[in-house]
Amino acid sequence: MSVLKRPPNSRDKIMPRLPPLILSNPIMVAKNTPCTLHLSVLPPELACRLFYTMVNASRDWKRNKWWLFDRLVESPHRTSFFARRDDGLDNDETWQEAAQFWYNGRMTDPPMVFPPEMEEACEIIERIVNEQLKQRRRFPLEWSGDINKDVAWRANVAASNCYEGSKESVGFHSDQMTYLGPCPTIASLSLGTQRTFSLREIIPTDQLSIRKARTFNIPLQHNSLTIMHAPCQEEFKHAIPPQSAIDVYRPAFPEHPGEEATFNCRINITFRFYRPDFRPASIPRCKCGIPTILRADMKKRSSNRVGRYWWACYAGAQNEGRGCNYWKVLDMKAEGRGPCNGDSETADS
Ligand SMILES: O=C(O)CCC(=O)C(=O)O
Ligand SMILES: [Fe+2]
Repeated sequence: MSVLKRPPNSRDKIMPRLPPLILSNPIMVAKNTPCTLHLSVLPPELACRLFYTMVNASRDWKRNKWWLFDRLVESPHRTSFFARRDDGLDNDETWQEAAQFWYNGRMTDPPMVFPPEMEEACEIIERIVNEQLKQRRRFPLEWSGDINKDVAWRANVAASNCYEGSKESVGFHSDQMTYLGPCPTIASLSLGTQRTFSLREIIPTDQLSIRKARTFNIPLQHNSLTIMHAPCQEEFKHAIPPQSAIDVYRPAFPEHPGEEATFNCRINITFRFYRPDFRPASIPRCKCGIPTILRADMKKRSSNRVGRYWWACYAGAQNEGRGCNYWKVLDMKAEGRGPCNGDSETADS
């Protein structure tokens, strides 16, 4: 009697992961990922000055906390949120809600204003980002309207992270798009000790049998800028993994004359553009009565473009893991959002 074999299901066909690949220079990064890497972006003295400002401020930064099922978890690094007042969203309440949601909905102090060194750095970084955007393919749901018509992207908020020693980290995630909208551009500045930035593509379900996922590891030097271009948040997850060891960082410009200090921490500043058409007042609320979060469907992106983004209840992260399972597809037109790059196109995006 012949033994009937179980027909293979899609799980059986999942291809094994490829070994990780180190992307050691900007050319390799651009070739393999939707990111660009820019080395030595700030004048060296400004990079050191900004590093000191942020290291000193980071003593007051908090670890992010959220509920994961029935467990309260804490981020293995400290974080903070900054608003660039007078450029972007309208009032203090708006900023407060935006900051609160950076901390998974927990009440926070009002966001800090960009310190002068961050403002100086931000102006340089905005120029680099806009130069890049001019050379890149733009996506239909990217925001197209701006007060200043020559500028496609501006940073009106920044989130900063401090990783002390080799073990502090952030796990694989994609950034929430609640206030950034679809296809965001995020500019991430690295200061201090070198750490590895890992990127891993999420293979769409219908391609699992033909394509393998690979993790790309990008060493991030002091004073380098990684731009996560569209559609990085839709197609890749990123992380700063713990390491067994790190090299100490010795700034070229001492904070105090005659002092030769060394540091074992990395400061990261992610400059972000909170879109005017995704302002807090426009974010749908779930049955729990709190703002939902915008997520992308990373698994079904190639086959079915309808329902690619959805609003989801986020109460579970704050409310001892209890949410209402609210779920609603993002409908840019019905929700009155835009203008977007693809508004004149008739095809669904
Ligand atoms: O530290 C980094 O480079 C990444 C930080 C990050 O992913 C985030 O803040 O969302
Ligand atoms: Fe992130």
